[in-house]
Amino acid sequence: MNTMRQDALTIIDESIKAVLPEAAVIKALEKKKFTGNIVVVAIGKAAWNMAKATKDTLGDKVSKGVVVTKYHHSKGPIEGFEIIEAGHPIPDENSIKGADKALELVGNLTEKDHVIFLISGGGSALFEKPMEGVSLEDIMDITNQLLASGADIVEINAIRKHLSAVKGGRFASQCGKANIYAIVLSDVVGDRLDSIASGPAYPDSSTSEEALRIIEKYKLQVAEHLRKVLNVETPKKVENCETVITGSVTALCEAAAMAAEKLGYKPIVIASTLDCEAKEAGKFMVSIAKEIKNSNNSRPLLQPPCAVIAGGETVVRLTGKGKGGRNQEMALSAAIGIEGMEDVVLFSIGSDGTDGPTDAAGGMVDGKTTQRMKEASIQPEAYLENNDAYHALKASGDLIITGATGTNVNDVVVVLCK
Ligand SMILES: Nc1ncnc2c1ncn2[C@@H]1O[C@H](COP(=O)(O)OP(=O)(O)OP(=O)(O)O)[C@@H](O)[C@H]1O
Ligand SMILES: O=C(O)[C@H](O)CO
Repeated sequence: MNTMRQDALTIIDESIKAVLPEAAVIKALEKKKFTGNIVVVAIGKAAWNMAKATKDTLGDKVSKGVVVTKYHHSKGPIEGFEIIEAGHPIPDENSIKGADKALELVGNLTEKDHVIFLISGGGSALFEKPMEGVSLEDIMDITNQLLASGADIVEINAIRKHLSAVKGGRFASQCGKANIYAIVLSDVVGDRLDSIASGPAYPDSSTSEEALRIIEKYKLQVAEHLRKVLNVETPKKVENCETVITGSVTALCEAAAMAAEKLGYKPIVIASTLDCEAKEAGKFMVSIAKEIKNSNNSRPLLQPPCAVIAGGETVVRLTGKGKGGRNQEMALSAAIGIEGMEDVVLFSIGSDGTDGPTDAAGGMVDGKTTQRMKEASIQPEAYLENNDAYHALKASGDLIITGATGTNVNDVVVVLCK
C-alpha cells in the first residue's frame, strides 16, 4: 500500500475517534442537576455509546433506561437498560417496540422527574410509532420512496414527522410534566434540531403544507388516508425540554484537518455543508485536485502536500439497480475523474461506519482505481450509472470497512495531494 493511502487510513481513524460521543455526553451531564427519578431514552446509531457514558456517569441515580439502535450497533448489556436493535434506514417492528418501551418508561413521571434523552442520527427510522390510521407498512413504503427520490434529510423528515406520533416534538408531549434534557449528536447539515432524528422533543418548524408540497415535488405515491394525517399539524411549541448539541460534522472536519496536518499535509476545510448530488461532489473535488496538481494558476488554492476537506451529506437520486451509498458513489465518480493522476488519494466516508445499505463506510480511490476495475472487467461509468459503486469499489479493493463506529456526525470527504 502506498503511504498516501496509509495516511488516509490514519486520518479516518483519528477523525472518527475525535467525534466519539462519550466525552461530550459526560460534559453535558456535568452541567445539569437532576432530581427525582431519572429515566434514560437513547435513540440512534450512537445510542449505545451515549447511554453507556450516561450510565457510567450517573450510576444508580438512573432508575431505568432504553437504548434503541441499529442492528449490530449494541456493544452489550447496560445494567438497568433494555437494548432494542431495529430497522434502518427502513423502520421495522422493533422500531415500534423501541418507541413503545420509551413511552412506557416516561408514562408516569412527575414534574420532579427527569428524562435524559440521548438523540443521534438514524433515530428517525429506529424510533417509530405511526400516527393513528397509519400502518408500519405505510411508513416503510413512503420511506423507501423518499430515500430513492433525491430529497434531502430536511424534506424527508418533514414527511416522517407528520406521519409519526413520536417525531416532530410529539414524544415530548407524551412525557407529561417531566423535565426532558436532550443531548443531541448532530448528523444534519446546519444542526437543525427539528430535523435530527426528526426532532422528537423539539418544536417542529415544518408544516403540513410543506409536507404536501414535498409529496408533489418528488411525485411520491401517497394514499388518501395518509394525506389526511399529513394535514394534522405537529407541535410548534415544546416547553418541557432543554436541548444541548454535543457534536457535529464541523468537529469531524476539524479532526480530519488536524490529523492531516500531523502527517505533513497543509489542510483546508472548504465546506461543512456539502449537500449536492454525490457524483457532482466527486467531480467537484476532482477539479480542485487538478487545480492543485496541474494548473498554472498564479493564485493557487494550496500547494502540495495538502489536504482538501469537505463535510456534509450529499444526496443520491437512485435510478439504477446496484448497491452503494452516497460516499461510495462520490468516490467512484472521483475515481473516474482522477484516472491516471499521480500522488492524489480521495476518500469519502460516513462517520457512522455504514454508507447506504452496505457493510462499507465509504470508498478510497487513487489514479489507478479505474485501471484495477477494468482489470476486473468492470466499466466504472456503467457501474456509476447503475448506482453500483459498492461492487466496482469492491473489485478494485477500494472499499473502506470500519464496522459500526459508535458515532454519527455525517460524512467527510478528503483529497490528499502530494
Ligand atoms: N445503490 C445505492 N447507491 C448510492 N446510494 C444509495 C444506494 N442505495 C441507497 N443509497 C442511499 O443511501 C442512503 C441511506 O444511507 P445510510 O443508511 O448511510 O443513511 P444515513 O443518511 O446515514 O441515515 P441516517 O440519516 O438515518 O443516519 C439513502 O439516502 C440512499 O439514497
Ligand atoms: O435519523 C435521521 O433522521 C437522520 O439521521 C438525521 O438525523
